Amino acid sequence: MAIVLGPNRYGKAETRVVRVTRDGGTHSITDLNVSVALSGDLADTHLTGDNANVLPTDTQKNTVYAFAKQHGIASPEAFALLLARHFTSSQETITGARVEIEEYPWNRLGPHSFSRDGSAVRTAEVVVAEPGTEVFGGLTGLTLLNSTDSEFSGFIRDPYTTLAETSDRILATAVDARWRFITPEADFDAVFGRARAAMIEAFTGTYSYSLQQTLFAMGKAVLEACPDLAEIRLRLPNKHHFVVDCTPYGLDAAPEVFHADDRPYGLIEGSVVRDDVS
Ligand SMILES: O=c1[nH]c(=O)c2[nH]c(=O)[nH]c2[nH]1
Repeated sequence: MAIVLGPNRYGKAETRVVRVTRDGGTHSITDLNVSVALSGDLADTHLTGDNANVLPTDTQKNTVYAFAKQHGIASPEAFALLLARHFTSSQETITGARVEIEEYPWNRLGPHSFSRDGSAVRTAEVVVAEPGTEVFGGLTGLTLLNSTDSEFSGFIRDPYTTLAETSDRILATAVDARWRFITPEADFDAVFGRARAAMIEAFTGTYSYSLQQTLFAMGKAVLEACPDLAEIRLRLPNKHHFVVDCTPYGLDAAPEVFHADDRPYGLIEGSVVRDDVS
């Protein structure tokens, strides 16, 4: 029996970079959290401590800042592509790169003033590896709620089932979505806008008999709106809202007050794919 080194990668995680672009007195900002992970001919550093093949994580962080300055940030996907291609093409020992980016949204208050937007965080991931380059876009934390048009009934009842069937409930979730581009060439910003709008429209427009049904409707709407996408993966926490019984206080039973429960929560996950794309 031999003990050997398995798959490995290394990089600088969570470099926070804020890029200011000045157009006269009007400024724009892009606020990113960039994580780089590189792989390649890295056995020596693990087995003997010989670092001749290692591009320091400190250099990776500096490259993020330098590229933000030199090239600007067209979109999180484009910036991730730029970095991943740079690391794999400039260093012989580095053959794979994964760059993950979160973009935090800001709202404009004035020519050079902004307020942090609490809504969804945009995400991007680029993987450059032997078989080719893959680009993923997405978002996380898009919190949506329908106060009606949601039912849940007809489910399995076993000896442990206590859940009552309901023909009218609150349906709420915080969307975590990740979509895969068919090729690395696309209008990433346009796809982001269309995908986000399609998810919101499908969530609000679907009369829902389960969050699973809503998940499929949302994924299908995104693929219909975005021909550049091969696949979308969705993670939808079911943010339960339980009716508070106010009758002990001498009040009527109409369901108007809810307890927004924190945990546990149902977690509905699924992907929706185009069946003619690999
Ligand atoms: O939309 C739902 N799907 C479920 O699978 C489920 N399970 C549950 O308890 N409530 C719900 N709601």
